[in-house]
Amino acid sequence: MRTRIKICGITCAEDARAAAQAGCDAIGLVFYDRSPRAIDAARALTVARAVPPFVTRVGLFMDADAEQVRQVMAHVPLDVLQFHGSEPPDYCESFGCTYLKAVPMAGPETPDAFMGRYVGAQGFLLDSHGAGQAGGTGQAFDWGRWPTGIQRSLVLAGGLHPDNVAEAVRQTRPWAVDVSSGVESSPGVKDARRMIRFISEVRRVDREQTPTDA
Ligand SMILES: O=C(O)c1ccccc1N[C@@H]1O[C@H](COP(=O)(O)O)[C@@H](O)[C@H]1O
Repeated sequence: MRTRIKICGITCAEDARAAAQAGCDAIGLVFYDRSPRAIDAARALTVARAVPPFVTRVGLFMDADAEQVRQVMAHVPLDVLQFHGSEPPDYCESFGCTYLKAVPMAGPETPDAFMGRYVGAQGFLLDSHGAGQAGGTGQAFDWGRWPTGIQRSLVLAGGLHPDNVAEAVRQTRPWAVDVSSGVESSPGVKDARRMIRFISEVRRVDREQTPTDA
């Protein structure tokens, strides 16, 4: 299987083009004021327009007012919404847009109980944060806690970088991986060489797992 790759926290058109050139499947735009990767709608529009066709644009929100989400959606062409806070299912579903829900792996609920509440989510992003805490911290969770036997698309996030992503994918076999700080030179600034190395590590594991013709 080809593991999908999202590079989150893109803050400028140049980094968006570099991420696409490196071969990512999706980029993330962070609409959360307290993040060092926060972006406003005007800048996000410039970034979104720099993304070539067939690369998905994900808008990340954390406990935002519904009105803020609607305003961003009206200005910026987003393909998917990602909710990283304590947003309830009816809120997530109210925008009529495909969405991912972040699962707090340091939260009180088991991942499968948590996911059971979001029937409308297209997928779940498992990150190392606690309930109500932000992501993008560079912290990994114990991949041994990865849920198995779940018929939903799961995205592995949290503390991934070019030197650990191969092992992470081998252990968990996620639908996709998501990285932010692990491919940066400083908070909010992506490093093209790290993005290339991250993606080539994922592809290396994909090839190991692809059966060859006899
Ligand atoms: O990236 C951020 O600044 C951020 C802020 C608030 C909520 C989520 C955020 N990012 C998400 O967290 C994961 C993990 O980040 P990292 O790779 O450990 O730095 C990232 O993939 C984003 O989806």
